[in-house]
Amino acid sequence: MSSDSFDDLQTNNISLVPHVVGRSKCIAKIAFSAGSTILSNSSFADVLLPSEKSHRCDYCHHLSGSDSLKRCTGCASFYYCDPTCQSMHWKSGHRKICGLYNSYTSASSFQALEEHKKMDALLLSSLIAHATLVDANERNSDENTAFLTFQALLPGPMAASAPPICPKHSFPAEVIQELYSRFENNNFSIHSHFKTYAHGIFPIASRLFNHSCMPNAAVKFILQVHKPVKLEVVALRAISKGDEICIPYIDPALLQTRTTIFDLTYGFTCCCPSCNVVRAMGMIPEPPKGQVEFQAVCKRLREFVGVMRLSPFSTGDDSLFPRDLACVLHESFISTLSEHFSAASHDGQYDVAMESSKSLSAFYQLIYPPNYPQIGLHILEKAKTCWNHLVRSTHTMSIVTELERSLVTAREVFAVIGLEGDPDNGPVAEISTLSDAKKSL
Ligand SMILES: C[S@@+](CC[C@H](N)C(=O)[O-])C[C@H]1O[C@@H](n2cnc3c(N)ncnc32)[C@H](O)[C@@H]1O
Repeated sequence: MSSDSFDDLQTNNISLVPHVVGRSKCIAKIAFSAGSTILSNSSFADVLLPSEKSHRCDYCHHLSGSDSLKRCTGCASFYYCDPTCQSMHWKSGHRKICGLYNSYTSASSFQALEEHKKMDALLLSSLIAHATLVDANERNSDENTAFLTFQALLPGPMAASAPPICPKHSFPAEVIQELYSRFENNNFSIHSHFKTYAHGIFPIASRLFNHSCMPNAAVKFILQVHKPVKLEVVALRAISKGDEICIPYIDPALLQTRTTIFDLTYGFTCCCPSCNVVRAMGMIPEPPKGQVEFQAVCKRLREFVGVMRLSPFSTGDDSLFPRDLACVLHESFISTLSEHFSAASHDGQYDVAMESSKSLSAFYQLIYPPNYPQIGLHILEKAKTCWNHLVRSTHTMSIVTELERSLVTAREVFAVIGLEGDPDNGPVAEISTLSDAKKSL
């Protein structure tokens, strides 16, 4: 029942070629400049996190007050901007779910599931509801390609059994199980302003892009009223013709646990330059517990990153990474540093927060590729700390300069990845607000 044609996935700009262990990889057929959109792919099926339900339209994900969204008159459990979104959702599968949804979600078989498994169950239900429309010959050819591509994806290494699903369907149980076996290692967290609000299935993107912890591309999501959410793959830096295009499957900052996640959830061993360096470090020592010693490590990290020309995590050359900094790769280092930063910002100790912030920036510069969104998000936090420092505490030219520099750098990062998700209150809007406020200093 599945088909896997490379030809369907070829475009003028990218192609699939065999990969030694990961079946295939996506190669650039042309040069891409930083910020170029490499692929744009509409969602095949998606489901909002429970916390977002009734705040977003279930079809286009537009964020709205529950007062302004209209409830489905059938199940009263789905919310829409207006009749257009309701009708589109109905046609894309809700009609297969609507009448059964409330008894399905209140059944003990559903209620007994863990939260993440409930999300899987709802997403699998949405996938099957959409897919059953093929029988009625109602799916267009793009959707047909997307569904066939999903069936031809590599299964994950774990054989968890499929949860109960909502719609009535004619798929044999083994097909449902096969579809579910693609969930863990192929589905996407959908985010707005880089914060997850839904899960979704984007088969073509799944089929094309392998993972790297030092990726040259990243995923963002575009929301448009009356349309399903769109996934875009954006070049984070210039990509040459012939280069493999990779995205991050998980946050590369999970320096220690990521190997286990790749192994258990995705079934591969990552051989990216960043993993080569981490592996070469062997057993990662814990960072020192004492304040003075911890601060000394932070200072040493800032000095190293300040003079490094290219991160060893980009080149994979572990000989360039000082062994006495190995403890910064311990996951407790970044969590401790983030806690220091948040606590100091919260307590109004802005000079202390600024120091932690500079160390965090150095860490991100080391482990993330240039223009990675988390770098921009942190630099924006740093700019906010500078602002608070200026208006509530000390007003010095050096802080004004740091604020200006942070705003310029954050703007540069988001100029590459571009806007994502909800139109309001995102990082780019916050940068503009701070830039305007700065003029009043
Ligand atoms: C989303 S799919 C990517 C497309 C996949 N290459 C294919 O041919 O269908 C994820 C699967 O691809 C393989 N994969 C992804 N990144 C890899 C990497 N860096 N090294 C080896 N295998 C990888 C793993 O089998 C993983 O479970």
